[in-house]
Amino acid sequence: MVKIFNVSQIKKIDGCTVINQGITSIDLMERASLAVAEKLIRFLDPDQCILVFAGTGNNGGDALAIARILLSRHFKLYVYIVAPDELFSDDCLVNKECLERLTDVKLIKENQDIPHIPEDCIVIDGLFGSGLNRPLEGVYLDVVTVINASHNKVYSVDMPSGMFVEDNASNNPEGIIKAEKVFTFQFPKLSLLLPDSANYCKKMTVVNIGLCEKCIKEEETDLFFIEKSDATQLPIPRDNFSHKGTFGKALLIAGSYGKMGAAVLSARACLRTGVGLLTMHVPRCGVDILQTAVPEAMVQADEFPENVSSVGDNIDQFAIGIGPGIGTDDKTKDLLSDLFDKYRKPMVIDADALNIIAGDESLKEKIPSKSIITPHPVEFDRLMGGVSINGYERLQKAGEFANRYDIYIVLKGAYSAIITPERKVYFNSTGNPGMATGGSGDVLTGMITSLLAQKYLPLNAAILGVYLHGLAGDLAAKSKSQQGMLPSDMIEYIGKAYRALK
Ligand SMILES: NC(=O)C1=CN([C@@H]2O[C@H](COP(=O)(O)OP(=O)(O)OC[C@H]3O[C@@H](n4cnc5c(N)ncnc54)[C@H](O)[C@@H]3O)[C@@H](O)[C@H]2O)[C@@H](O)CC1
Ligand SMILES: Nc1ncnc2c1ncn2[C@@H]1O[C@H](COP(=O)(O)OP(=O)(O)O)[C@@H](O)[C@H]1O
Ligand SMILES: [K+]
Repeated sequence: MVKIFNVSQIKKIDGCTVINQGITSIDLMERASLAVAEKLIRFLDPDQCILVFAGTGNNGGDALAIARILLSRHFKLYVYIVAPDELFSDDCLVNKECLERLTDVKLIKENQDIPHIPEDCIVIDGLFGSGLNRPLEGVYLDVVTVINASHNKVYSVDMPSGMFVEDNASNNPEGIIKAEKVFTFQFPKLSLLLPDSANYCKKMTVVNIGLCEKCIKEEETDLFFIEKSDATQLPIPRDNFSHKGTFGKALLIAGSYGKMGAAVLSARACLRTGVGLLTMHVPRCGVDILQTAVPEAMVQADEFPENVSSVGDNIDQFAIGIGPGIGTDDKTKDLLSDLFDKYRKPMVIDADALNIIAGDESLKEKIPSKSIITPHPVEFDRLMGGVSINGYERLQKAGEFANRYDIYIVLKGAYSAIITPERKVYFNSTGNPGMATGGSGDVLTGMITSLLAQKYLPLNAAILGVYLHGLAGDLAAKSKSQQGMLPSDMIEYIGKAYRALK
C-alpha cells in the first residue's frame, strides 16, 4: 500500500532522507526535478512555447531546476519567478542563479509585471507546493487568474499551486491553478484524491523520487492508496477438489417494478465474481425477467408483485446484499428492519436500502456489525442528514460514522474510499469516468456480496471488489471507449480483470 501523509510528515521524511542517504537537500531537489522533467520530455513538443512560473520556495526551486533540464534538451522556455518580496529559499536561490547563467529569468513583483500568456503554449506551474499555508492573494492570485484564463495546458509540480494538501474548505477557488496534470512527489496527496480537486487536477501522476524507504515504513498513517500489488495478493486460490459449496451462497435482495435491470446487473456481477450459488429475492413481477436474463441464479419470489416486502427463513446460510433497485416503499422499509433483526452477519447495503436507513435513526443502530455500505456522495449526505461542504469534511464524517456503527463504508467516486471502523481509509486506484452510468453501482454490490459469500473478510471483500470493479471498467473503456461502455460490459470484463491480477 502506498501511504498518504500530511505536510509535516512529508517534511520529516524529506529531512530523514537527506540524513540517511548522505545527500544534501539540493541533491534531493535535483532528483525530484529530473524525475518530473523526464516525464515532461516524453510528451512535450520542443517547438511549443513553454512558460515556467516559479515561486520563491522549494516548489519554485523545483520548477527552476526543471526549466534548466528542459533548456538543456533544447526546449523553448520563458521563465518567470513571482517574487513580490524577493525572499528565496536557499535551494531556490541556487537554482535561480544556475538558470540565470543560461537564460533570461524575469521577476514578477507586481501586477504590471505579469506577461501576456499567448494561446497554444504550455505552462509549468511551480509557484507553491506543499508549503502553502494560506489562500493566495495579491500578485500570486493575479498570476493564477491570468494562467487559468489563458486556457492553456498547465502541468503542476507537486500540487496545483494554491491548493492545500488536505482541506480546502477555507480556500479561495479562484486562487488555485487548474492543472491538466499534477506530477506529485512520491505520495498521492489527500486533496488530489477527493472530489474537491475535480477542477484543479485532471490527472495525478505520482513520481517516485527515492525518499528513504525506512523512514516511510516507520511513519504511521491511517490513509492508504491501493496499488495493483496489493490487490494481487487478495484473490483466494481455488482448490482442485472444490465444489460449488466451497464458494458460498449469496442472496441478493433487489429490484422493484421498472427497476429490475438493477437486479439483473447485480446478479450477473455476483456470478462473474465467483460465487458458488446465487439466490435472487425479487418482487413477483421480476421472476420471469431474472429467470430469463440470469439462468444461473435461483429466484425467490416475494409475495408482492411490485416490491420486496419480506425474506424467508434460513437466511443465515447466505451472504446478503440488499439495495439495487428496491425503491423505498413502506413494505420494503419493514423488510429492512426485519432483516436487521434476523440477520446479524456482515452484509452489503446499497442504493435505496441506504435511502431507507437515512430517514430512520433506529435502523442505523441495527445495521449488522462489520457490514459494508456503498453510498455515492449524495446517498452518504442523505445518511448524514445534511450536505458536506467538501470531500474532506465528508471523509471525516464517514470516519465517525464507520466507527460509531462498526461498519465499513465504500464512499464511491473517482477514487472510491474504503473507510474502516478504525477510521483507516483505503483509496482505490482503478476506474474511469466511463463508469459514470446508472447501473455501475449495482455491479459493485453484486461483486462485493459475491466475495463475502466466498468467505473474504469484509475489508478484503471491499478492497478487492472495488479494485476489480474499477479494473473491469478500465478494460471495458479500453475496448469500447468511456462513452460507449455500459455497466453490462464491465461485468463481461470481470474475468479479464481477475486474470490481470495474476
Ligand atoms: N516532497 C519532497 O520530498 C520534496 C519536495 N520538494 C518541493 O518542496 C515543496 C515545498 O517547498 P516549501 O516548503 O519551500 O514550500 P512552497 O514552495 O510550497 O512555498 C514556499 C513558501 O511560501 C510561503 N507561503 C505559503 N503560502 C503562501 C501564500 N499564500 N502567499 C505567499 N506565500 C506563501 C511559505 O512560507 C512557504 O514556505 C514541495 O511542494 C516540492 O515541490 C522538492 O524540492 C524536493 C523533495
Ligand atoms: N469518474 C469516475 N472514475 C472512476 N470511477 C467512477 C467514476 N464515476 C463513477 N465511478 C464508479 O462507478 C460507480 C457508480 O456507482 P453509483 O453512483 O452507485 O451508480 P448507480 O447507482 O447508477 O449504479 C461507483 O463504483 C464509482 O466509483
Ligand atoms: K505547484
